[in-house]
Amino acid sequence: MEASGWSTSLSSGIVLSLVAVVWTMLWNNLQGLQLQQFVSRHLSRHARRLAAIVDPYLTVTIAEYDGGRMKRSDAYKEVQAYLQRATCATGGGVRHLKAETAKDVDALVLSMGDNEEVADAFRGATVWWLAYSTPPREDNAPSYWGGGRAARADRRFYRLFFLERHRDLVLGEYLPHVRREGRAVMVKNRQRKLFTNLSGDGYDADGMWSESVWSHVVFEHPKTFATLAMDPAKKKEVIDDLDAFRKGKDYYARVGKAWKRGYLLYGPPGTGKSTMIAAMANHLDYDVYDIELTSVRTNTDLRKLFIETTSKSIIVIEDIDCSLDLTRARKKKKKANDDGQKNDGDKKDGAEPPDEEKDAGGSKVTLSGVLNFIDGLWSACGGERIIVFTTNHVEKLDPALIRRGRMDKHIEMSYCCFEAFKLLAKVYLDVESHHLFDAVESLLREANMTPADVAENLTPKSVDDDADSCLAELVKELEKAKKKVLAKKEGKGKDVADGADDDDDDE
Ligand SMILES: Nc1ncnc2c1ncn2[C@@H]1O[C@H](COP(=O)(O)OP(=O)(O)OP(=O)(O)O)[C@@H](O)[C@H]1O
Repeated sequence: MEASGWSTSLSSGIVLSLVAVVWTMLWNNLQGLQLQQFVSRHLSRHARRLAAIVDPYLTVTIAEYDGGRMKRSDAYKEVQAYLQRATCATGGGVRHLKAETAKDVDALVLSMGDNEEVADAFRGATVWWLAYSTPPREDNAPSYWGGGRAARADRRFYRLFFLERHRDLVLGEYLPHVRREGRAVMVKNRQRKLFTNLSGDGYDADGMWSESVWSHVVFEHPKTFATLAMDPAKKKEVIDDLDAFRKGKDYYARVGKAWKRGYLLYGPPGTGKSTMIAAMANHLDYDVYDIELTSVRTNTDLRKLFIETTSKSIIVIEDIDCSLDLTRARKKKKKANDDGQKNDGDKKDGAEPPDEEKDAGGSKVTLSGVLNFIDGLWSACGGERIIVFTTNHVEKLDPALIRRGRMDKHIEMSYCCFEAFKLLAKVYLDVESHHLFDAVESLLREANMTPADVAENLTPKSVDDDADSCLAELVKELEKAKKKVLAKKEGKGKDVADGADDDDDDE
C-alpha cells in the first residue's frame, strides 16, 4: 500500500511537473498580449499557479486599514478607484461587483467582489489583482478604533500577483501608475467641497468638536466661465493661464518652483470677483478653501490651516484689505510707533505682534505671517494649489503682499462693458440682439455699472416682465448712473477750481 501510494504520488508529481513545463513553454511563446490576456482570463488562477512552479510569482498586498489606523489607506482607495475603471467599467471579466455608497461621492462606487480576480496589462507584462477579505478582529482591537467601522467590518485587501522577472517594472513603474490613475479617477468622481476654517476653538458651526481645522459643505456653485460676464479677451487670458498651470507639473519641477500660482482679483464690489473664483474652481475641478482671516488667531494657526489643505485646491482670502489691517496704513502706524525702528514687514519670522496690533476680532495674524504662509510654506507642501486674494482697494495693499511671485497674476474686474452685457442679456433674457442694444452700448461707456447691477436689471421682477421691459428698465438705470458720473466729475472740477486739497485717496 505504501509502495503503490508512493509510486502513484511520484507519477502524478511527474505528470504535474511535465504539464507545468509544457505550460510554461507555451506561455512564454504565446504571441501577442491579447492572447495572453485571453488565456489568463479563461484559465485564470489554476493555470497561473501551474506556471508559477517554474516562474515564481511575487505578491504585494494592500490593506484597507493599514497599521491599525482608523483612516482608510490612500493606497487602497487609489487601487480601488483604478480597478473600478480598469475592470468594472469595461467588464474586465469580473462577474461579481460590490456597490457601495461613499462619502462625498455622488454615484455608487463599484468594486470587485470578494475572491474576484482580474488581469491587467502594462508595457507587455501581465499582472493580476485579487480582492479578498478576512473576518473582523474579535480580540483586542486597539481601543482607539473605538468599536468603529474599521473594527467591526471585514478587513479588505487587494493582492497583486506578478512574475518575478517583472519585479522592477511593477514596483518601479506599474504601482506608481496605478496610484496616479486611481487618484485621477477619485478626483473625477468626488463631490467637490467648499471648506471654511473653524473659529479656532476646535468646534464647528454646529458646536461639535472637530479634529480638523476645516469644516466643509459640498461645493455646488453654478457659475462657470461660460456665464461669467467680462471682456472676452481677458477671460480667455485667464482660462489659458489656468490651463497652463494645470498642465504645468513638469515645467514647475524643471524650473525648481513649487507648483502653485497666486491670483489677485481686484475691482469694485459686484464686478464678479467671487463669481470668478467659482468659475475657476469649476473649470479646474478643484476644492475651495475659504479662509476667514479674522477667525485665525495666530500665525501658527494660519500655518496649520494651510498644512491641512489638499492638492488640487484654491485657497481664498476674500477682501484681504478688510480681513486684517495688512495695509499700508498699518505700516505707517507701526513705523511711527516704532520710534525709528525700521519695519521691514517682509518675511521675517512671523512673530506675533503686540496686543495693540491685534485687529478687532482678536486675531494676531501679521503681515509677515501671511507672507510666510504664501511663499515659505508653499515649497514645503505638495503642489497644485492656487491662492486667490480679492480686494476692492488694491491701492491700499502692502506691495510686499501682492508682488509678482506671490500674486503672479493681477486681474482687474471692472464695470460692465458692452461685450459683458451681451453675455448677460443672452444668459438672463435669451436675447442676442435688440433695438435697445445701441443705447445700452453708448450708455455703458459713460456710466459705471457693475455686472451685478446689470444682471439685477435684466432679471424679470414679475410674470409680465419680458426682454423689452427689462432692457427699458436697464436703460433708465444707466441714464441715472451716467448723470451721477457727470455730477461727480463736475464736482471734482469745481473742487480743483476752488483749490481744494483732494487727499482722500490716502485714507
Ligand atoms: N462678471 C459677472 N458675471 C456674471 N455675473 C456677475 C458678475 N459680476 C457679478 N455678477 C453677479 O452679481 C452677484 C455678486 O457678484 P460677486 O459676489 O461675484 O461680486 P464681487 O466682486 O465678489 O463683490 P464683493 O467685492 O462685494 O465681494 C453674483 O452672484 C453674480 O450673479
